[in-house]
Amino acid sequence: MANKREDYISWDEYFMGVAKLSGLRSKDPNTQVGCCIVSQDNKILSMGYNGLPSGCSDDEFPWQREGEDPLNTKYVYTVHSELNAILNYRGGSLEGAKLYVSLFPCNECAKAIIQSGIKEVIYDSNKYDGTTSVQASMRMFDAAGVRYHAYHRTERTVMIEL
Ligand SMILES: O=c1ccn([C@H]2C[C@H](O)[C@@H](COP(=O)(O)O)O2)c(=O)[nH]1
Ligand SMILES: [Zn+2]
Repeated sequence: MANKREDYISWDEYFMGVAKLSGLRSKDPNTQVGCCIVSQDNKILSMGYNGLPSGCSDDEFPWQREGEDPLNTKYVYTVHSELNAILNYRGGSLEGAKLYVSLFPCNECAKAIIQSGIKEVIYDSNKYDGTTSVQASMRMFDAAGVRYHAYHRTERTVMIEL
């Protein structure tokens, strides 16, 4: 009898891969963020990526990062991937769930993550580490008992990099 295949991907590689795949739907020219929310028994509950609210056309709203007038930048309009994943969830409670995300959550997403009952965050990039937003996220996560850690890349992970 043949033995089982050994080079299957880990749960973390699987869920971070799903999160990153979701991020490929993002229209943001600079930063594509993808998110996947998973139950404690490893069932995918929801996914999301950073984008405009329904009804707001990707071709009629700004994608610029800079502008004299904030209304001419993307920041005031984009729904963050974590909030989209939380809002996309049509089930009951997200209590005790874990959230995989390609970029460390901003302070606004940290609030939504905490209030939804999510208890663990696994993130890939933390390119804004040290900013006020990320410091605030970490302070709130620590106070609220939400655990967070970086996704552990391996040489194989790079091979399946999306
Ligand atoms: O927690 C977060 C923080 C940011 N995002 C999204 C929002 C924007 O579309 C980009 C950030 O753009 P930059 O050009 O890197 O400033 O990422 C998110 O989804 N979740
Ligand atoms: Zn955010």
